[in-house]
Amino acid sequence: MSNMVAIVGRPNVGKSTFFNRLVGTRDAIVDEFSGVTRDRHYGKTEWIGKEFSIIDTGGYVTGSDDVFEDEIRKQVQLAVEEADVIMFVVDTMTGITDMDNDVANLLRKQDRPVFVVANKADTNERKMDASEFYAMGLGEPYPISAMNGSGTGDLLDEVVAKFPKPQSDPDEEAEELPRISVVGRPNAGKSSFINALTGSDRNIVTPVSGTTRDSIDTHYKAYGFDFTLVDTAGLRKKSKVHDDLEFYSVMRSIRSIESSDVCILMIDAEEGFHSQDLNIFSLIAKNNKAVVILVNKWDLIEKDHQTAKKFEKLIRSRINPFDDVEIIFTSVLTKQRIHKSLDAAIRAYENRKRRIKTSPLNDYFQTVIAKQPPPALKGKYIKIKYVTQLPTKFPSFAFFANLPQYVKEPYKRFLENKLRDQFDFTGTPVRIFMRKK
Ligand SMILES: Nc1nc2c(ncn2[C@@H]2O[C@H](COP(=O)(O)OP(=O)(O)OP(=O)(O)O)[C@@H](O)[C@H]2O)c(=O)[nH]1
Ligand SMILES: Nc1nc2c(ncn2[C@@H]2O[C@H](COP(=O)(O)OP(=O)(O)OP(=O)(O)O)[C@@H](O)[C@H]2O)c(=O)[nH]1
Repeated sequence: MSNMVAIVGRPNVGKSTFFNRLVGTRDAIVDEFSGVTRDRHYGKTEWIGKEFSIIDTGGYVTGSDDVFEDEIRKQVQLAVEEADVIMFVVDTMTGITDMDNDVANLLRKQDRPVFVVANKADTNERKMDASEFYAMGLGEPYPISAMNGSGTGDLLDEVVAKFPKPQSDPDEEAEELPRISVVGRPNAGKSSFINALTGSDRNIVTPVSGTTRDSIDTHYKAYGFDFTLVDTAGLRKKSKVHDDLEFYSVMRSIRSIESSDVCILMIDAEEGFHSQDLNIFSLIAKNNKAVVILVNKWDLIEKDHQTAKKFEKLIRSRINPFDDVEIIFTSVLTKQRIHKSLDAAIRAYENRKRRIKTSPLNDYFQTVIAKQPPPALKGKYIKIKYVTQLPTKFPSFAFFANLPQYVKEPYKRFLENKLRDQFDFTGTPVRIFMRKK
């Protein structure tokens, strides 16, 4: 169950400063994970024990001034469709502008909770000025300073109170079926793939009303597998808003990714591997979800015996360092390798749940580390004493050492690779932590 908060507002009001304040500390921790790059517009944070995602819609607007307003309007609409709570940032230094009013008009026409965040209220005087924004008809403004952080705590208290209550279904949880989502850029073949899996109604076991707003999760038996398909309503329904925006796919994908255990990432073979495919892949990795890559529409590609190999190599070089992932060439049209795709997804799911006992883990790493110990730093020898798997939902391992802060990224990656050599973690992110002992 994920909660999503979208930050909207016209340019220069301080959205990205605010975003950074909200995710800053948490992201610093995330950055320490191997191979995870920081995303400027998407982050996770928590407040009084409630975790949520934050999307800064601002960064996605590009282009000349005349397309600006139109773009912002689109983004506000999408934010409204996808997010649980909207934070509408305005600027107490400038007061209400026409563009603020435009955004306010859009926000008044819908029923998602909206918080008016009156930013740059660094001084008492500007805090008073914030009340001006009451006139927009979206409730009491919250004066804050994204720069120094004042006012953000009170705001977040109210924001997290608006999250929908999780509707957990104990039976469903007890069954622990793999939760699969199908993600990818527009037109990659996601709906066709889902239809191929679920086309005939007799495959449906029970429709379970979703844990996330709008999502219908359905329990299927298909191709000999038993799984829950996470279908965020948006996946089927075409939005009124054009889907040429990167932001659109990102919002859609985040919802699906966060509510699943394993993601089937579909690539259009004719289009090649785009930067946007990589973005979606990174979102999956960042959320520590398992993944299988399908290169779809393979029927349309003119090929020889090298074509698939070359394609695969290219993808692996792009998704590096997390490249221990199955890549399958499919044609949904001719139903080629659909069974294999599901099979790989279930395997990735199992690998994500894999637990390695402490003793085989240490037996193995004793030898590995003795052969290639971490390089000494500033004349100090680093001694790794033991390793244990942490009780997280995805594989993470703590290595205990005398000087954990001296173990650098390349050595952590070496440990991860060794882990993957010995145990099967294909398709799942693995995190390595160094701890003091
Ligand atoms: N005084 C003051 N300035 C702020 C505050 N928050 C942001 N700013 C400044 O306002 C300017 C715009 O901030 P950004 O965070 O880039 O604004 P944005 O809304 O993300 O802008 P776009 O990316 O263009 O949409 C920067 O110069 C910030 O330093 C604040 O709380 N107080
Ligand atoms: N030749 C060929 N065409 C395919 C294949 N898979 C899907 N298509 C076609 O590609 C087009 C897009 O397929 P969709 O399933 O709608 O793609 P989608 O990813 O759900 O698209 P959005 O709803 O825009 O996100 C349709 O015309 C499909 O018939 C395939 O394996 N081979």
